[in-house]
Amino acid sequence: MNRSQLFEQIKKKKSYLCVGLDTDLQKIPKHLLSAADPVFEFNKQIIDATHKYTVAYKPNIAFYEALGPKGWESLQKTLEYIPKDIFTIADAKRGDIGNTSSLYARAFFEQMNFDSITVAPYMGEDSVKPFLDFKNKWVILLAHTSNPGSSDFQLFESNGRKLYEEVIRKSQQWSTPDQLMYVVGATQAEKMQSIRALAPDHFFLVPGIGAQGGDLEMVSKFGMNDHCGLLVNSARAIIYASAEKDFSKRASEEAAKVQQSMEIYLHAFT
Ligand SMILES: O=c1ccn([C@@H]2O[C@H](COP(=O)(O)O)[C@@H](O)[C@H]2O)c(=O)[nH]1
Repeated sequence: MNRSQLFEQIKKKKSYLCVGLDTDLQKIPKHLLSAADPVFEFNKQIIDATHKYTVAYKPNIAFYEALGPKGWESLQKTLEYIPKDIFTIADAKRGDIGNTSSLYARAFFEQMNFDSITVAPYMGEDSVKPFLDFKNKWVILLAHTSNPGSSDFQLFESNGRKLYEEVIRKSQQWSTPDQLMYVVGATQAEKMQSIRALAPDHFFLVPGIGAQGGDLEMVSKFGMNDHCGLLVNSARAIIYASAEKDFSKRASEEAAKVQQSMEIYLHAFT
């Protein structure tokens, strides 16, 4: 999916919600555990319940690889079940020396056909480039993350620039806003305006609303650009809204609530 197709979906659905499919066998409703593939069964019902409010799904790969081969199978089935007009993100946070990165890229773009993957910038250009060699796919580079430890290294300052600012500045030499996005945590909302100034045209993947307490209004007010430019992720607050038989209905209600707020913030486009 290219940038204008993504923006069209945002306008059509009046939403820039990305639902995180962080499916944990310890948290899903007990009655699903007897299914042949409980992870897929849960994801299927969550997708059915939320897809009309959602422009992207982001399975965090850790939840699947922790289950071994069966987890990879559940992930593949989930990916195939996601409607084709919805953007898919492999939240894998990969990145290694070039020839290894190119195999990560093949795994997620060829074997699994994700639209995008999250990549750690720490090893530099040659670790990111192999992902960018896939022309119709996206790289989502970690810039300023949502977790408390994001201040340990990302705020390190040299030559008047913080490390995350340098990641955004330097990486713009490697690709364009048609193929590169940045992860900016919703918990960094007070910096959203200055981060947007560094990358006016790029999409930001913004995790951290819901369970992590990030502020959707602030993110939207200071993060939006002229083609929305935001994919705001929520996982636990939506998919685990209930652990009972009504889980998909409750997930649908939570996704609808977020979408309704987004519709207001998107008023300039609709
Ligand atoms: O900075 C980051 C980068 C990635 N994540 C991931 O997003 C989801 C958030 O889940 P919630 O349940 O909505 O908190 C999860 O997969 C994280 O690994 C992030 O939170 N922050």
